[in-house]
Amino acid sequence: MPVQNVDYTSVNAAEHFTTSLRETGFGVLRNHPLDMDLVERIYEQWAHFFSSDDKAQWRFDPNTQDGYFPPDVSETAKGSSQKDLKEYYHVYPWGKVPDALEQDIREYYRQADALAGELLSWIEAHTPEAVATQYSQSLSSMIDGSQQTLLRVLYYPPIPNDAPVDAVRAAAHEDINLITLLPASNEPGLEVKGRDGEWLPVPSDPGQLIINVGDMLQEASQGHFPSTTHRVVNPDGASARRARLSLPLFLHPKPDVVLSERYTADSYLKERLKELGVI
Ligand SMILES: O=C(O)CCC(=O)C(=O)O
Ligand SMILES: [Fe+2]
Repeated sequence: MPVQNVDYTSVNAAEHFTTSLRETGFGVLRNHPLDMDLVERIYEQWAHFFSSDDKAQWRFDPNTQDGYFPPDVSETAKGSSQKDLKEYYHVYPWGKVPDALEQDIREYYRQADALAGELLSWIEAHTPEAVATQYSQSLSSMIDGSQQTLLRVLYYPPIPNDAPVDAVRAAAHEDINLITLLPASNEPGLEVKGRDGEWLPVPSDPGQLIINVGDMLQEASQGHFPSTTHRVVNPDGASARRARLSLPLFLHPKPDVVLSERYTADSYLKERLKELGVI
């Protein structure tokens, strides 16, 4: 089954959306309530931020992980030998944000976090009973009031001339968190790995919202919902000279939330961040 494009307002939306997550790890929503003019404005504002020298003053704090991550410290995906061709800014509810950018980014955070709570209730309602009884608490309550949910403003610069041949915008990886909400980017490039191992572009017209399953939901659902490998490929031709922005919201449970017999949200996150080399 390909990634399903679901009308958020349709009567069967919750069921179709959850089936898509179960079968592909991804789902796409149209007619959702997020303000996409706000997202456009955020892309414009942050393109300026990433193009200015001020960004160096907002460098991330290694203990708290909020702030600006320059290209030379950005992630190396698990199993990859090259750093991704990206830089980014981590926004947390309690974290630092430049004054001029604060209002819009916090408003987007609020909207997307609220929608995520609803989508987690959809997922829970369509989880088979045998799996759902294993959830330690309702999925939406896992993130309710969480201070760990991370909004990442990603900036992929035009492909540098001296980029290593095997470096890509985002090497193949899985997300660590419960689910990720990702509004359509200003440029294509996102691909998802299908069950047969082939790479498929994620269909994403302007205004649509992409949702994917992360490792924590896979863990909590004992594999019922697959955390699917995805990547962002380098463009050819004229688009290689354009920057790409994206705005994933990574939904993280409160630290004490029990994911499974093996892990709490906190122990799981620490293990993964160590693998990524960022703590
Ligand atoms: O930029 C994108 O479209 C996806 C980014 C992503 O997968 C990530 O940051 O985990
Ligand atoms: Fe990702």
